[in-house]
Order: sequence, then C-alpha cells, then structure tokens
Amino acid sequence: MASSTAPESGRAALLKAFDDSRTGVRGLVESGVSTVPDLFVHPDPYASVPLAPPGVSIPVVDLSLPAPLAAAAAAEAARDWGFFYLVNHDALVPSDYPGKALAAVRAFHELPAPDRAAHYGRAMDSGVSYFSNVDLFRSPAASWRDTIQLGFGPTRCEPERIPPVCRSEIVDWEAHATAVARAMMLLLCEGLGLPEATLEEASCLDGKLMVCHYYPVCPEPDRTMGLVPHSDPGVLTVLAQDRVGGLQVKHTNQDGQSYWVDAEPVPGALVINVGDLLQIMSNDKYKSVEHRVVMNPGEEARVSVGIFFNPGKRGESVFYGPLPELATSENPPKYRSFTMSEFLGAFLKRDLASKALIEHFKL
Ligand SMILES: O=C(O)CCC(=O)C(=O)O
Ligand SMILES: [Fe+2]
Repeated sequence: MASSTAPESGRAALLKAFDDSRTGVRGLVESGVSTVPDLFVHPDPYASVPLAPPGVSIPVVDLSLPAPLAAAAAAEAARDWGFFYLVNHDALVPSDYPGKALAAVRAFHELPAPDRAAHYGRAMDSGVSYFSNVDLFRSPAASWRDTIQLGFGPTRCEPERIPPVCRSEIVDWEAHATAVARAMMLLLCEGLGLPEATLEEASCLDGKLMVCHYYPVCPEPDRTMGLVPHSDPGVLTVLAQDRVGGLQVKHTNQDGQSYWVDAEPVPGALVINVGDLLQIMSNDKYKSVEHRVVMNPGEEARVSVGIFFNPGKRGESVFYGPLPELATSENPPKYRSFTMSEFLGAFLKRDLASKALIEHFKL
C-alpha cells in the first residue's frame, strides 16, 4: 500500500484497485490484513470531542404511552437530542423483526467472496447496489464499512435484484419500518402543534433509501472509523442495529459542552433520528445532529440497517423549506425553499462529513 504521502494519482489507483476487487472491506479482512491499509487511515479519528461521562444516554420514547405523552416525549427528544430510542413498538413491528433482517444482511455480507462480488457495483439503475463507502472517491479517507443500498421510493427497486439470501427479510423490514416512520411523523407533527398528517401529506414517507451496513472486525480499531461524523440529509431515519455497538451521537448539554454519547444497542429498541430536511421544515424546532460509528475492538462484525425517509415528490415546481405554520412574523423562516433535485444535488457534491448541507440553504 502507498504511504500517506503518496501522490494523489497513487491514491486514486489504490482506490480503484480496492473497488475493482468487488469484495469490500470484508474482502480485505478475508485476505488476512493485519494492519489498516493507508487508504483507510483517519488522522487522529477520536481526538476532537470527548466521550460523554458515564450514565449519559439518548432519550427513550415509549410508544405504549397515551399518544399526547408519547408525542411530547418525541418532540422533546427531537428538539434536545435529534435522536431517541423507540421502545414498545410491538403493535407495528412483529417480534422477530428487525432481528431477522439484521441476520439476513449479515448472511449476505458473509457469503463467500465470489458470491458477493457478483452483486458489487455503484450504479443504482436497478435500485439495488452493493459497494464499500458511498463516498469512496470523494472522501479524504475511506471507512471500515460495506453496504447494500436499496431504493424503495419514489421508484421502487426491482425485488429480483436483491440478493436472494436477504430478499424477503429486506422487503418485510421495509414495510415494518415504514409503519414505524408513519407513527413517528404523526407524533412529531403533533409535537409541533401541526395537523398530524402534515409530513405524510408532504410525501415524506414516499422517498425511501435503505442502507444495510456491515462493519467488519478491524485489526487496528484506533486508526480508522466505521462511519465519519455526519448528519442524515433526509426527513427521518429509522435505524436497527445488532448487539455489537459503535454508534455515537454528538450532544451539547445545557452548559454548552459537547461530547459523544454511545447509542448502545438496547434489546427491543429502534433508533430514530431527525434529518437535515426535518430541521429545515421545522424551522429549527427539531435538530439534525451529527453521529458516527466507531470501530468496536471485539471479534464480531457489526450490522445495522437504516432507512432514510425523504419527500417522494420530486417535481421542479414542488418546493421544500420551513413549513408555513412554523415560519411566522415573530419566528421568520431560517431557510430558503428549494426543490428536491437542488437539495439532492447539493448533497451528492460533498463527502459525508460535516453539516454543510443545511448551511447551504440558510437565510
Ligand atoms: O450504522 C449505524 O449505526 C449508523 C448508520 C448511519 O448513520 C447512516 O447510514 O447514515
Ligand atoms: Fe447517519
């Protein structure tokens, strides 16, 4: 591997060779790497912001509470943390999910290399792709992660393109997670004093991208990251994680101190988070916050499945911005309006890191 001072062209050639291997980071591990290759080395990945003191945790929203109480809890969590655990969602999610989907995704990523390689590629024409690092050719350092990505709206992927080993579980989970997202959007609207169908009527359940991540075991966990700090661009994310752990959420407390809080796996809990578009639509009432995935030092690879919910209406005459009810003369709009093609274009131009997307639309 090239040293970190290798000329840019050397790095580009190494990235291409890695991508051409078609087997992802899991393939590197299978080939027996005992160090993190330079392409994946992040300079001082864990330096900037300290870890939270023990006992600090993201809030919990209990769906078995009466609706007004659950709405108040969701609104408070979305305002103060941008993240929460959702528990007691058994009216919406069968008890064998999301476990069945997580196990099926693991089974895909642990298929023999040639079977995975057959699916590898970055094109999303069929709505399904398997690759390592969505921003591989744009980011300063690659991360220790492989992903199956699937579009479920506004155009739905061709189900027969989903690898058979995880096909039915992924399709089932998409339906269950959508039921959860609908319930969350109702609560979050209620928490803003809006008619409960406001977000759904703005088509926010109709654009869906699913990411099925696999974070292989890492020989030098302190030198790389699973996923760099970023905020999610969409409206709302529903995330299921297995029991390995590694997700961290940045939180600033009332004294203005920022730290990373472990979103440890909680059995029976989903993780829900606010995306940049919901921060914009809520005119900053709700916050989209940075999160990242650190490498776990253990002997087990981590699996997570996220679904990003976005507006499905993409026409050039459909504009998104602060909801009119929330942008008043006392509380003027903090963002300008834009079409989804402008929004997604701005998102695709950057690497994953930073919250620059929201700044781009700030008034
Ligand atoms: O793997 C995780 O826990 C987080 C994934 C995530 O933040 C993302 O895909 O945007
Ligand atoms: Fe994320």
